[in-house]
Amino acid sequence: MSEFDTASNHFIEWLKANDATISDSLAIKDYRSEKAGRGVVAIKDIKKDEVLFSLPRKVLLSEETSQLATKPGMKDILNSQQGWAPLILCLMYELKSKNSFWKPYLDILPNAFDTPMFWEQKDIDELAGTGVPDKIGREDAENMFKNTIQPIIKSHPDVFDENVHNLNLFHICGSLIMAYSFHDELTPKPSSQANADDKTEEDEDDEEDEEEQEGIIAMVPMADMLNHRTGFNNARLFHEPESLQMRAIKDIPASEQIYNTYGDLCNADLLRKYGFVDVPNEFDIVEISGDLVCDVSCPADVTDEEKEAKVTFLLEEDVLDDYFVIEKNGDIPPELIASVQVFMMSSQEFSKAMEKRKVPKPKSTPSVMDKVKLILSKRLEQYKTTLEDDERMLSNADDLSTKKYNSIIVRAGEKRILLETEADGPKRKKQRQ
Ligand SMILES: C[S@@+](CC[C@H](N)C(=O)[O-])C[C@H]1O[C@@H](n2cnc3c(N)ncnc32)[C@H](O)[C@@H]1O
Repeated sequence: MSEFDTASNHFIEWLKANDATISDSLAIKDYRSEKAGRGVVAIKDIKKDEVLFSLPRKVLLSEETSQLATKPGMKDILNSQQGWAPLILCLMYELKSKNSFWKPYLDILPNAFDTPMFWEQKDIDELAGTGVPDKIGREDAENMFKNTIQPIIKSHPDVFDENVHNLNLFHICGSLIMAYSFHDELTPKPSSQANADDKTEEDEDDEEDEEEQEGIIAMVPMADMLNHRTGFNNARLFHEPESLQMRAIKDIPASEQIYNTYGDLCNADLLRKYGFVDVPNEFDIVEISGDLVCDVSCPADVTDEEKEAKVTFLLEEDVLDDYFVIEKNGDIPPELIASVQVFMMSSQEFSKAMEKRKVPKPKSTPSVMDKVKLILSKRLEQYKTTLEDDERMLSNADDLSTKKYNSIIVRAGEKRILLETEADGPKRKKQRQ
């Protein structure tokens, strides 16, 4: 048996020894030939609603279960941290602990990743024009290490070794949390109450931005062995009071791969968070920056003050955004149209709108739609290649590195949306009532 299969078997034995139940209708399978690592396959026909596996919470790795929390002073430190910081610290600790309870699980996790976070600049440049380069966040991550994680590590030499628990290990743990962790709604977050009084307005704003506030982030062994394929989701994790259960949401014939969903993600997000892309991907989108909308729509002779006033007005009225999103159906968001209308206003028209504090109803007049078309064509110019260039390269996909192939798929997907929207004439999306 290969080392790979031995490690998988050892992991399954560990789960069963710790009260997890795993259906004999599935198995872990080697999908490395498809560049997808391990995955889970049905080895017998599975019926919709069948429980595929059930996990007691003690096998989850989190700030609640990690041995790190039992070390002197550590519980308070973990409770005082927000976001990913507690789980990063726990994962860094457990990965380097020789007798970690989770060793059979940690042994099958990757320590190298295909996400752009680890790419060289020349490869990231292939993604120019897509939303990915601005969202990689390497600098923010390294600031988090420098300002939050490293000081804790340095001040606890009894628990951490700063040469071992270093930036490289931090990046590995960050990537694992990004691609493997789950949000367990039913485990209360211990810090939320403790810190309620210390919250700044900024913290509260951040929390409002995050969708999921209840519960904690945890590594969930086995649930995270399932791969994702857009449109092929056939299983889902259910958070029950006593356990976490993966259940089939469809009948799954023997030999079919069992897929969880990582969300309705466009290829840019799949690549950034998980290091792969899906073809086709019905959730592809293209983002149009608010700055571009402003630059294209404002009259040439507008003063900087008036431009600034229009931006502030639109932001205060919740119309302008950092990015507007165009989905595959090519609908133009009504907020984008209203923003164009305000940017196009004369000084007098804008003064009136300000006085009434009223954003105009989005109207797709010919002059507004001309501006929208111009915005789309300027957006297309942000890519270094044309769609024809991309398609030519993709026709020789075997000669391409995975990074290059994934980059072309992301940018070509965005360009197709822009070109089809332009060609069909931008359609206005119906405003939600
Ligand atoms: C939650 S893990 C799934 C288990 C993983 N395959 C493993 O071997 O550990 C998520 C990672 O699996 C891989 N993955 C998931 N779905 C994939 C797909 N359709 N194609 C390629 N890789 C995939 C990516 O590397 C992703 O970051």
